Amino acid sequence: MSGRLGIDDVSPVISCGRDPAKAVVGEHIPIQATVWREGHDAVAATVAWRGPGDRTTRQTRMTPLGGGLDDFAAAIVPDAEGMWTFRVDAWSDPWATWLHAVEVKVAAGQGAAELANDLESGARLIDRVARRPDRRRDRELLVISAEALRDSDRPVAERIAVSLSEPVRRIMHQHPVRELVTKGKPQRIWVDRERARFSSWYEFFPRSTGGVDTAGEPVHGTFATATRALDRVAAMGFDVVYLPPIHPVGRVNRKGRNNTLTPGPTDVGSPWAIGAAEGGHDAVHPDLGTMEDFKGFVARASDLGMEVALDFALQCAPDHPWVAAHPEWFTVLPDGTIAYAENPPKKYQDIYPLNFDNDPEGLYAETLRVVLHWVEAGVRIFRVDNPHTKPPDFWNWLIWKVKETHPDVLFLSEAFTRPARMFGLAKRGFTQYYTYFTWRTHKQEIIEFGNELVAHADDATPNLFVNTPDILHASLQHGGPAMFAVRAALAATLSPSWGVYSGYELFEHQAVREGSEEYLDSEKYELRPRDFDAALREGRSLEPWLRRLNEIRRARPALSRLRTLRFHHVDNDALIAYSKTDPATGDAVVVVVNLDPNSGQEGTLWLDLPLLGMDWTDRFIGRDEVTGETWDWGQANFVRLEPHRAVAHIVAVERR
Ligand SMILES: O=P(O)(O)O[C@H]1O[C@H](CO)[C@@H](O[C@H]2O[C@H](CO)[C@@H](O)[C@H](O)[C@H]2O)[C@H](O)[C@H]1O
Repeated sequence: MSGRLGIDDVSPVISCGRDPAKAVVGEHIPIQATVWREGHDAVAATVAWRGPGDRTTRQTRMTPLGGGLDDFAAAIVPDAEGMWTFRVDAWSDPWATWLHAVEVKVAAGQGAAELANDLESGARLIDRVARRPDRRRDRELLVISAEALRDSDRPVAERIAVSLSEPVRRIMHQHPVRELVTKGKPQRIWVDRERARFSSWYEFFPRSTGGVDTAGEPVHGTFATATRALDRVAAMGFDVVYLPPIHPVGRVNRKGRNNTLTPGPTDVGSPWAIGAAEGGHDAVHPDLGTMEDFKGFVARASDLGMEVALDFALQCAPDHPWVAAHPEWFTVLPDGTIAYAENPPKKYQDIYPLNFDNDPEGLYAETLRVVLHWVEAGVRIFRVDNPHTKPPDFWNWLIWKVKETHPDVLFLSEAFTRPARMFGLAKRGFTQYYTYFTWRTHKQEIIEFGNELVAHADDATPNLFVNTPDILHASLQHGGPAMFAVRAALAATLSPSWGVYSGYELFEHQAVREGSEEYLDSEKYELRPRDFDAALREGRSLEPWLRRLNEIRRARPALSRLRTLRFHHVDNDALIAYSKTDPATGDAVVVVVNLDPNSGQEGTLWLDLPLLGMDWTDRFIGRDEVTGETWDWGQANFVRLEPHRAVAHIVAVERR
């Protein structure tokens, strides 16, 4: 059965309802549907929705979007974490049908005789509402209205006047007579805590925080030295500290500096080569300290208002304990060896990939145990390495299994891969996903990229990292310090979640070789102590800009939103402009970024004012959160950005 009335194209619905859509507490989630019926009678629609603890269903009437179409929309705002359900119900709206008929017939000059049935029908509809026990307050007015419709001694205009009045229309709209109610299919929305959407990540290697010895040689850092590094990170306004794997590093096939296969005796190896005699995924590297030290690190981060995100890299160094204990978890080649992992053209000779098909039960149980082990240690966020090299149904199982008992655990997918996999993993359960941001540098590319993020807002939250230990984009290698500021401004304002890998604030830009995105002397293979304080003192640091960006993000609720990102026209391709609004607070922000790090650029910014909740002719005060300047702005505005002064305007819209 397809239902008495038509309900089509409901959104958000992910993969035909197989996976829940995603949102966060307090987010305005747009619900849309096409609702229709035969003939000329009016239809209406309601969203029936309920949260995990609700005993009753909430009802939100949908608004027709007009334009001669049959599309309806409403926003629902979940107020608790967990699985929510919603349904679009369609119904025939006899009151709207009646209003339209009467207005049209009266306008056409029809008199009391022709309108007799209409007037009585209207009175009966009003009676039905007036009789409801919960309408006692409105009863007197409704009775007067119905009596007038039936009063054949009065002219038609007088008989319908009360019924067409604003108060009666309002009552009849808010407490409608619903006929032919057709219930839609229930759909699911998983609602996370707010950090799932709004987060500022800082990635650093704890082992690089040990400083140098008297001979200037790097000293292996510990959780104690890493804990001391947290104040600086917190001062920059980050709220998630992401650590690459902290487990014992394999010795077999260990990699040397600059990704060489000939390590020296003191080389520390890649932390993603997990596992050695000291333990595997549930152990901490002895040089970093103990589990208690790690918990102390997590506690200090929490005191500073930050959460720790741990890397979850499902792969093993050849000397990982799993390799001997569970050979069935690996793919053995005909010659008896195990093939190392690859992400072509990258070769990971120091790790074995896992095979999820030989003993799914055993491997699934062990991976779940490992995740819960870290959850017990206070970790609530996991950055998952290379998830696209593991089966999607595994992630779907693991993520929702963890959320059964720990709904606040969040997962970031590091799937720099084809869109089907990137978004497919997001749909299967990942909270956040890494994006193509680093490779989108030109205006049109960024616009298309931004629109794509919005289109996938129901799948998961994009996390725009400006760099990673694997990705030093050419624009940063050659763009100079201003380019670092530009890219940070874009990442911090385009998406509600963004990330920075340590060293960015020092403008580290040397690639291992021309044409490569790998850092020279990459921290993936060696200790990289950095003197952030000296750089700050000497004015060689981007820290003040990163701090300011995070401050502005916190001050402007619009920047915590994703769905409302919209681009505006600037008549200069070096300037890009976009806005965001927050439906909850009414906050609106306009961002203009100069993509050219080398020269001042100017142009006319044409604002689509209705997108900002204004009329085309309205004017407003624009207060630049970057410079503190204020301007009288309207639809067309002159903008000029000098990179040495400011690479971006982040303009708070203050309505007059
Ligand atoms: O393959 P991706 O580009 O998604 O990169 C991620 O996974 C890699 C494998 O875990 C990881 O690579 C690093 O660790 C490997 C194992 O020790 C090592 O062989 C690689 O040389 C090293 O880059 C990468 O860092 C991670 O982001």
